[in-house]
Amino acid sequence: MKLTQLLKTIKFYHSEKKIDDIDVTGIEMDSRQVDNGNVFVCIDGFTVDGHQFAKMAEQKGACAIIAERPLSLDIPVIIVNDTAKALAQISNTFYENPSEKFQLIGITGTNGKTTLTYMLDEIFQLDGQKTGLIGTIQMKIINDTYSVKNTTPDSLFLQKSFHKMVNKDVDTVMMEVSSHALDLGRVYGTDYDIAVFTNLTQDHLDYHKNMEDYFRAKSLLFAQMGNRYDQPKFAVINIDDPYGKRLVRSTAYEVLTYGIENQANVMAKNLSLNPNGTVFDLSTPVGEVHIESSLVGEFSVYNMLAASSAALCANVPLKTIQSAFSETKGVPGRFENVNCGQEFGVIVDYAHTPDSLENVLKTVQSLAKGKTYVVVGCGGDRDKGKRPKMANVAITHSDKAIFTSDNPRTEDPDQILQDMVEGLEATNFSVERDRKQAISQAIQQCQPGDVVVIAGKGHETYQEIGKERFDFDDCKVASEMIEKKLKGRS
Ligand SMILES: CC(=O)N[C@H]1[C@@H](OP(=O)(O)OP(=O)(O)OC[C@H]2O[C@@H](n3ccc(=O)[nH]c3=O)[C@H](O)[C@@H]2O)O[C@H](CO)[C@@H](O)[C@@H]1O[C@H](C)C(=O)N[C@@H](C)C(=O)N[C@H](CCC(=O)O)C(=O)O
Ligand SMILES: Nc1ncnc2c1ncn2[C@@H]1O[C@H](COP(=O)(O)OP(=O)(O)OP(=O)(O)O)[C@@H](O)[C@H]1O
Ligand SMILES: N[C@H](CCC[C@H](N)C(=O)O)C(=O)O
Ligand SMILES: [Mg+2]
Repeated sequence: MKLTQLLKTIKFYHSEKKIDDIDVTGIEMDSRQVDNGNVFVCIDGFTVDGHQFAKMAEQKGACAIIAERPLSLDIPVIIVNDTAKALAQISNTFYENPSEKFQLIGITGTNGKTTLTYMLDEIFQLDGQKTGLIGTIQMKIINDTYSVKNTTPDSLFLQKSFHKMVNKDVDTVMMEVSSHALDLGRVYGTDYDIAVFTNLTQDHLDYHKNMEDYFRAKSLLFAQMGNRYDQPKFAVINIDDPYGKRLVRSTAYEVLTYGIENQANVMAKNLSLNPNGTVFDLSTPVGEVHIESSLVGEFSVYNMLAASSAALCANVPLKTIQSAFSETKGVPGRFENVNCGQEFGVIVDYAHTPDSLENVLKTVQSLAKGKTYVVVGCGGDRDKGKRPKMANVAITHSDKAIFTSDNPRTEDPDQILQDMVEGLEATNFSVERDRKQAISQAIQQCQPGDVVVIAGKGHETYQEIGKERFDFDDCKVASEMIEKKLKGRS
């Protein structure tokens, strides 16, 4: 592709050197990956400023540089206002606007995004479609899986992956859209057919200055769903959430609301929440079906309502949705039961916000015959405001909490624990910095009928201490401790 063609969607740019007739072989944002004929885009990051690597990119054969300021190089330097936005624009152009070639569902909100992508994947597969999925746990193209660094990748990786999906004839893609991604322009120019809002509660206030700013970032998805208008675009919104109510009034697209408490287009009626699952009548604008699912808790009903709404916007028959919910396999690390034949329950769950922890613990308390224990910590280098709140939720909604380390990252684990317990009034907790020990202590205390929730890390298979990642898998550690306890008894 010619460089001038690549720049066709950017109106205001400037280059001192002539750029006609330059052929582009690819785009790079990491100088270490540059190949002959690539355009290198300088991104001023949180750790380093990509402009300082322009020279390296030139030495590695870059044909041009896109930058926010003049650089003294032999190859053309194209100056734009915002290189992150330019990266998204040229990636879209280079990969021929791939998101316009399949049905794309974007999911945003504090909790439930990963769960919803998995639910939708099951629904669309049952509908006979070829699917793609992008999110926290992995990227998937039909049956091939790929590991990911971010929940929502940078625009270059995203458009390249979409292009791969087009080449594999994928019909529908579900992706999580994080607030960071929206704020940093990672999804700029992407064409969504359906956007889903799950809920908004406290998280990521280390990055966003306050809840209003966090909401502003989330709401960007409902303001910029893309350019292709030959099909209607839908905003699927949880109307029981106060921020959802506001979003309904600020999106330009056709709205489909869902809820349990407030009148909505898609609702759960005659709801019954049981220890073995959930039963309700799914009421929709195209009819009603009876749902029986093994998923537990009211939050799971919200997720099923959101998934049903999105699937209905995509014309999936109600019968298919009903079957998908009755056969669901669940999501790794989301309310995952660890069962080694013991007489007490052990649940591994990714709850790492006050709201998700409260939902999970309330659900467990309503189902457990005996006591509820929780093992939980808070991540380092993340929103510190969550710490006392999560600790308070833990002691309020359990019989006993054991506070331990999550991923301390570059913070002092003892200081994180101190931040959690400071100001707690109740005393039904203990502190054990070593996560393995904490899990062991909780399991040792269990009597038949009790339930332990191991919260915060879900599917993660590592623990990040300092800048290093050590193998750690809550499910495996829990199984090991249960086996030990069972052996000790026999
Ligand atoms: C704070 C943040 O979002 N950081 C993201 C950002 O990294 P950064 O700004 O630190 O990048 P940097 O290291 O300063 O590099 C700047 C530029 O220099 C380039 N560079 C760097 C070194 C070099 O030798 N040569 C070179 O060209 C880099 O390629 C880059 O283009 O850009 C990277 C590439 O896109 C991201 O992977 C990285 O996410 C990090 C890993 C991260 O932890 N992000 C979190 C906060 C995040 O985004 N989370 C959300 C939500 C999660 C959820 O709730 O589910 C997510 O979507 O993942
Ligand atoms: N609809 C919901 N409302 C509140 N809590 C939920 C909901 N769905 C799931 N949860 C809780 O939130 C946790 C995280 O769920 P999930 O991974 O689906 O969310 P996410 O939005 O993808 O999170 P992240 O931003 O970390 O990627 C679950 O383990 C569960 O405890
Ligand atoms: N996507 C979230 C995941 C948090 C998971 C939790 N285990 C932690 O490390 O805090 C984040 O990066 O903030
Ligand atoms: Mg997720």
